[in-house]
Parts: sequence; C-alpha cells; structure tokens
Amino acid sequence: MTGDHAALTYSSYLALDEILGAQRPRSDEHDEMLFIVIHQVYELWFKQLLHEFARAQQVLADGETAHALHTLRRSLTILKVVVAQIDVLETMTPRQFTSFRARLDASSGFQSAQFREVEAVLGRRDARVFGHYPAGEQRSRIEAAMNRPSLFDSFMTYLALHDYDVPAKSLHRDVSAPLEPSAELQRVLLRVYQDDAGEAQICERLVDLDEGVQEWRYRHVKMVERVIGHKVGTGGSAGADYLKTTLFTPTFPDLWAVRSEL
Ligand code: HEM
Ligand SMILES: N[C@@H](CC(=O)c1ccccc1NC=O)C(=O)O
Repeated sequence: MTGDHAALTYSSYLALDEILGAQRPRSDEHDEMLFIVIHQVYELWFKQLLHEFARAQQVLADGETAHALHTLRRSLTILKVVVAQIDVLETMTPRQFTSFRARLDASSGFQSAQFREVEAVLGRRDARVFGHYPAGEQRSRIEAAMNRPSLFDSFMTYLALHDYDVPAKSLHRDVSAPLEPSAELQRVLLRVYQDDAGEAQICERLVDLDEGVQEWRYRHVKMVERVIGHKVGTGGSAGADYLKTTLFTPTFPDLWAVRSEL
C-alpha cells in the first residue's frame, strides 16, 4: 500500500454503501422493497444499454461489421434480461401493490429519463415526452439524444461506407426529425438482404432490437392490466388503455416494410 489510501475492496470498488443504501421504502409494506429494487435494476441496465448503444453507433459509423454485431448482440441480451424481470414483478398481487400504491403519489414510469433517452437513441423523435420533464439535466439529455444521429442514422452511414447507394434523403436527413419510411431506402435494404453478408446480419440484429422493445411494451401493459386493471395511472394517463396505444409503433419501419418482399 502506498500513502494513506485505504486498500480497494469489493465494496469500495462497487460503491456498495451508495447502492445498497439507496432503497428507501415509503411504507412498511413488504412488497415495496421489490418494487424499488426492480426499478433500480432497470435503471442500471438502461445506463448500460445507453453505454452499449454509444459504442454501437461509433463502430457502425466506422463501418466495422464484427464489432457492431458483437455490441448489438450484447445489447439484445440485456434487453432480454430486462424483459424477463417482469416475471419477478408479476409475483406481486394487485392487493399487494394497492397496499402501497398511494405512497407513490404522482410519480410514474413517465418520468424515466433514461427510458426516454433509450427511445431517442434508437430513433424516436416525439416532443410529447417533454411534458413530464421540466427544464433541467434530465430534459437536456433527452433533447441532446433527439438532436444527434440515432442508431438508425449510424446504420445509414455504415451502409454508405459499404458502398450501398443510400438515398441522400436518408443519409443526410435532419436527424432531429422523426424517421419516415422511405420506398427508396427499402430498395437498398432489399439489395442488402440479397447480398446476404454481414450487412444483412446487422439488419437482423436491428430488427431483434425493435422487436425486443415492442416485447417489453407488451409485457409491461399486460403486467399493468393484471396489477391495476383499468385504473388511471399515477402519472395521469388512462393507464393500460394509454399504454396499448404505444404497442405497435416500430422503431425502424423500413426494416419491417421490406419483409413482405424477401
Ligand atoms: C406494478 C408494476 C407497474 C405498473 C402498475 C406500472 C404502471 C404504469 C402505468 C399506468 C403507466 C402509464 C403512465 C401513468 O399514467 O402512470 C406506466 C408507464 C411507464 N412505465 Fe410502468 N408500471 C409498472 C412497472 C414498471 C417497470 C418495472 C418499469 C421499468 C422501468 C416501468 C416503466 C414505465 C415506463 C418507461 C412508462 C412510460 C411508457 C410510455 O409512455 O411509453 N413500469 N406504467
Ligand atoms: N404508474 C404506476 C405506478 C408505477 O408503476 C411507478 C411509480 C413510480 C415509479 C415507477 C413506476 N413504474 C412504472 O410506471 C401506477 O399507476 O400505478
């Protein structure tokens, strides 16, 4: 040991004092601990997903197929884990949730800034989400993500580097605008699939990602229905009925559209 630095330990390296001291139930109800821990684990995985997506965007913009596939594969594995976590929360019955629900006040998943950042990095551009974020650091991070190229934009750069004739409208678009389906781009994607090389595998991993997010939404809405039925949400929405309206919006519409032609 040098100087007066304490030796690194398991708990100091992992900052366990901080993370294990951060569960603060507001009621004495047994199940509130599970509710808090599940959400904290989600937020940690969201943080890791954002870290992986940033890497995926870098390597795609460098045209590196193998590294991109590796990073996308890891992201998908994380996504599967967070979808599976819903099984644990579903062991909580409606009465158990109701026992502490009032203590949540008006807080809700609407306020998960990292979830909104994940959506923005993937390509969602929707100012409605800002209704739940007053000016501040969280809002700025979501705005920044909506104003830089999305994962799909990085994929456009990747395809261009691999000599595909990506339409200028897709390659040099205003990245702060929503991704619009494009017939011209779909023709390029068909070629990618016909070549059946690494580029097509990237397409498949992006479809996996899109499907995985849709799967999360479906599992979340079913969990909501079984736990609170059709009650209105703490965040002020219609609850399950609102969540159902978000189910069928794909992140990468062109990758779905081409499938009828393959
Ligand atoms: C008992 C468990 C849960 C219930 C009953 C529940 C309920 C709801 C409801 C009713 C909404 C609509 C907003 C509102 O009006 O409050 C919502 C939104 C949301 N919840 Fe949950 N939730 C649960 C667990 C989770 C978990 C574990 C996560 C993981 C982070 C999560 C993330 C979200 C997100 C991100 C939204 C916004 C979705 C969107 O606008 O597309 N929720 N939830
Ligand atoms: N919106 C839920 C409450 C809820 O689930 C929640 C509350 C605070 C923090 C995270 C939550 N999870 C997802 O919405 C409800 O209406 O019961």
